[in-house]
Amino acid sequence: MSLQGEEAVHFSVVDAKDCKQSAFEVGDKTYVICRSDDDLKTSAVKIHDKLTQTWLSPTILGEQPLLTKSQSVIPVSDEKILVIEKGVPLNESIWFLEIDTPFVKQQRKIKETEVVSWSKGVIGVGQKPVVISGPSGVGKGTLIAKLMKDYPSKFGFSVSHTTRSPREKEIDGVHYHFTERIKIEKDISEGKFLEFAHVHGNVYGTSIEAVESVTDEGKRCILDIDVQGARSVRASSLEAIFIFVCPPSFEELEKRLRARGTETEEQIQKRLRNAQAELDQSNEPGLFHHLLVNDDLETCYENLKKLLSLDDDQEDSDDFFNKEDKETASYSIVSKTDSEILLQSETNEGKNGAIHLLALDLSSLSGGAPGRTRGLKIGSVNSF
Ligand SMILES: Nc1nc2c(ncn2[C@@H]2O[C@H](COP(=O)(O)OP(=O)(O)O)[C@@H](O)[C@H]2O)c(=O)[nH]1
Ligand SMILES: Nc1ncnc2c1ncn2[C@@H]1O[C@H](COP(=O)(O)OP(=O)(O)O)[C@@H](O)[C@H]1O
Repeated sequence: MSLQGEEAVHFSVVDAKDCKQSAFEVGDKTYVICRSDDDLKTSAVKIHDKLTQTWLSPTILGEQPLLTKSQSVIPVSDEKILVIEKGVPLNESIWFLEIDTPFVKQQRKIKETEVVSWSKGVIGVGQKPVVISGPSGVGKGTLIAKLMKDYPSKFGFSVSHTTRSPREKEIDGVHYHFTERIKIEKDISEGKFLEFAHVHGNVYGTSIEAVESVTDEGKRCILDIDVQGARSVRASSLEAIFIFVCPPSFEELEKRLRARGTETEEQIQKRLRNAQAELDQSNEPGLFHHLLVNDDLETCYENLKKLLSLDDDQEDSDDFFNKEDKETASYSIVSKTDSEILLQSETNEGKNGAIHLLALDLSSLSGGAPGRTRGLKIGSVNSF
């Protein structure tokens, strides 16, 4: 079989005194992933700039791979490097080290230092998350609760973090992760949040983990966030459906807020002031895909269900991992074309001693740090 396209980069796994490392070059820089022998789980990334002949220790963002004894590495573009960890199930083994993606560029600006970020590769695309916004008291929580009750295996709720105090019936970790301002601000600065906003005097935010843990379970993620949050998600790498829920009238909104009985008069006044600003933004071009009026609850719920099933998202049809065993595997990168990487199994067990080749199709990647890189397609090439 002939190998097409670029040659695979020859990286080396060097047994240095106290670390193993893989080195690879992109442009004028050499990136070195270094692991300590004492603590395999800890990775460090060092960057050597050939022009200035200096070594940099970048800030490493994102969930880090469970580093194993060795890995196979190849740059897939100027923006990211594919890392295949060996000795773990294949679906745990695919990672991207982002070195110059839009997220990394943005974080580099914010932090005024060199930044790289890990992003886990996920087979298939999953279904787009659903962002639901609307003024306080319009009925977002009521609609979402109905959806979750009727379709518990289809939808999962993104549990936000907030600095506001829990209401009487709210459970920590279920309705919100109730947290301290200092803690959430630290996590935000470490890049752990997809978005955050100051709403009604408190900080609210969606952690990357809140969304990804739902998607990893194979469920469609529902986010209940304010308009500022929706705007941030719109600008992020997360592709979602954006729905704004409107009240039939301002008077009815006020009535519902008061009838709920969870806020003081001062808090109600603040929420009503913010409601007007949120309603004003709901028609902004390019922000929300759908507006739903919540007049009669059942009618609104039926319309919401219609919207979600009318959405032309495809179910994740890639059932490769249902066919393949999920046992530990060690794959090496053997070649790369513009959109495809060939992987060769180093462990022949279970495959009748044959060399097993897999094609990893990178042509429709989506997302990426600070979440997961989705859209990987994988299939057997042949065994010989
Ligand atoms: N940006 C953002 N807004 C959130 C988040 N979680 C909740 N919110 C919004 O914060 C606002 C206040 O929520 P909450 O205190 O539960 O009050 P409620 O809307 O009156 O039930 C609502 O508009 C929510 O949509 C989040 O993670 N990010
Ligand atoms: N269509 C509706 N008609 C009348 N009351 C409603 C309707 N939808 C929700 N409510 C009530 O309005 C109040 C606010 O709803 P909630 O779901 O808490 O709003 P949000 O999450 O948008 O702040 C609740 O007491 C809820 O039972």
